[in-house]
Amino acid sequence: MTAQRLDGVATAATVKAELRARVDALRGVGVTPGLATLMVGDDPASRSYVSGKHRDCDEVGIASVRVELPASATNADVHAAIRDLNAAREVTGFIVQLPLPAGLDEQAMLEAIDPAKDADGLHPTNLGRLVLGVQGPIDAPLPCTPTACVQLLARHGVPLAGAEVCVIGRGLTVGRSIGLLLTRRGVDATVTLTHSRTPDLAEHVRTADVVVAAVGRPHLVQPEWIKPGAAVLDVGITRERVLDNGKARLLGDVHPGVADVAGWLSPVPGGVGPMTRVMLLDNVVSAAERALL
Ligand SMILES: Nc1nc(=O)c2c([nH]1)NC[C@@H]1CN(c3ccc(C(=O)N[C@@H](CCC(=O)O)C(=O)O)cc3)C=[N+]21
Repeated sequence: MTAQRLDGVATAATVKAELRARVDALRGVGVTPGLATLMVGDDPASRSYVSGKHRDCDEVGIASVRVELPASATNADVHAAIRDLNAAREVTGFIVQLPLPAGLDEQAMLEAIDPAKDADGLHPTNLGRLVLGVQGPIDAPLPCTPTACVQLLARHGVPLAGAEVCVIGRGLTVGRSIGLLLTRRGVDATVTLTHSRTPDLAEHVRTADVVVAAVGRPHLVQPEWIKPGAAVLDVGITRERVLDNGKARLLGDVHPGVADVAGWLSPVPGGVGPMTRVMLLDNVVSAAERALL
C-alpha cells in the first residue's frame, strides 16, 4: 500500500483562501488584523520559522510586526516588550517565539501575554479554557499544532469519531493538549498519550487508527509498528547537519518506510508545519473577530 499524502502545503493554501475572505470582511468594517512576533536571540531555526510566519501574513492580508531582542535581554526586557505588545492597538495577536535563550523564565513570559492576544493558545487561561471545554461563538485561541493536526485529518476525510489515536510525546506545544481537542464532543476520538519513557510504545502504536508522532526523535516510528491503513501524522522536525554542503536536512519522527503501510501520511517538510502556521493566522483573525462581538 502507498499512503495518501496529507499535504500540508495544499491544505494550508485552502485555509489561507478562507482566511483572506475573513480578513476582507474585517477590513470592510475598518479592522485590520495584525500579528506580532517577539524573538529573543538569533537561533537560525527560529529565524526561519518567524520569517515564514510573516510571509504567510502578507499572503493573507494580515499586518505584521517583527520585534527582536538580543540574546542578552533580561526577563525585565522581555516582559517590557510583551507589555508593549499587549497595549499596541494594531496588534490583535502575537507570539513569543520559543525556545527563549537559557536563563529566561519562559513560563512567566507566556503568562505575561494578554490572553485575548495569545496567538499561540499557550497562555494558562486559554489552556484552562480548553480543559474546561469552554466554547463560544468564536473559540478562545487554541494551540496551533494540535488544531493543525485535527484540520489536516478532517480535511482529508480521515475518520476521527470512534478512532483510536496514539499520541507520542508529552511536550507543551502538542502532546499535552492535542488529546483535549480529539476527545471533544463532535470529534469523539479515543486518545492514548505515550512518551519517550513508555515501556511498550510499539504495542500502543500497533492498535492505533491514527498516530501522532511528536517527540523529536528522528525516524523513531517504524513501519512494523503501524496498523495497515492507519493515518500517521509526523509532527517531529529535527535538523540534521549534512557536513559536505553545510545544509541541514529535516528529519521527521516517522521512518519513511511507514508510507508503504499507512493509509495516510503527512510528510516532513510540507505536512503539519505549514498547517501550524495557518492555524496561527486563524487565531489572529479570530481574535479580531471576537473583539467585534
Ligand atoms: N511560540 C512559538 N510558537 C510556535 O508555534 C513555535 C515556537 N514558538 N517555536 C518553535 C515551534 C516549531 N514551529 C514550527 C512551525 C512551522 C514549521 C514549518 O512550517 N516547517 C516547514 C519547514 C520549514 C523549514 O524549512 O525549516 C515544513 O514542515 O514544511 C516548523 C516548525 C512552531 N513553533
